[in-house]
Amino acid sequence: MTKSTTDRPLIIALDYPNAAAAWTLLHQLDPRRCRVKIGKELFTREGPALVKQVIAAGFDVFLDLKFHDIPNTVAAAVAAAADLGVWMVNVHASGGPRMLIAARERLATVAQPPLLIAVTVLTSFDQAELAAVGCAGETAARVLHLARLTAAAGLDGVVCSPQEAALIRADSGARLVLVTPGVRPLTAATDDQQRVMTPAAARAAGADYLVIGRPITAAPDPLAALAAIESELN
Ligand SMILES: O=C(O)c1cc(=O)[nH]c(=O)n1[C@@H]1O[C@H](COP(=O)(O)O)[C@@H](O)[C@H]1O
Repeated sequence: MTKSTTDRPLIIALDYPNAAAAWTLLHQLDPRRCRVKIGKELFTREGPALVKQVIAAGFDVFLDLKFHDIPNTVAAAVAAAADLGVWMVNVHASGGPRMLIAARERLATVAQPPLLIAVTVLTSFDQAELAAVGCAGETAARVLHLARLTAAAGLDGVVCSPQEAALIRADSGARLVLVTPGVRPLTAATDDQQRVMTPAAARAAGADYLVIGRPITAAPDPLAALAAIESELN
């Protein structure tokens, strides 16, 4: 196993219903200590204006819209994300090689491309749900297959569960950036996540970035919850 030494490994998921709620937390965060993620709910409510404002406040923004469509559409969408100035953007690896390559090639034409990351198997999936959507075989094997597809298409990294981080690291070395949601301190509820690990275990398994939402955002004292996670990692 390779323990990653990425600086600022924490990405806080701003899964809030509106900008005001997100800013309540953002005003208390130090962009030198963490990065943030804007996903479907907040983006759909507040749009690109909020993304630009959060970047202007000094934060690296992971725009998590998990694009999955025909190659031309996804290539145009990641280019639009790049125009916003985001630090990271994601697509679904199951969109296939042509979609992945089209996205990567389009970003190669922009001045400051974000990291382009592909989601393997959502961390909310367990073996039974994967079978329900017609994917036979072990979850880890499918994650590894999609990680290899992503690497072959020349993307920067993958989103996976921390439970698969060591497997992908062993297979791809330092080639892929590993972004892991499904991170839960021992005392936190797992919510709808199925394939989880603690922050320290995720880092020890080789995760570069830990995406953490509700263990911080739904905590009675979000800053105390963040500080506890930081101290677990240091
Ligand atoms: O791409 C993602 O960020 C993502 C992929 C995945 O497989 N699982 C997953 O939970 N996520 C996102 O990571 C965040 C996890 O949030 P919490 O479960 O609250 O920590 C959510 O914003 C999800 O949309």
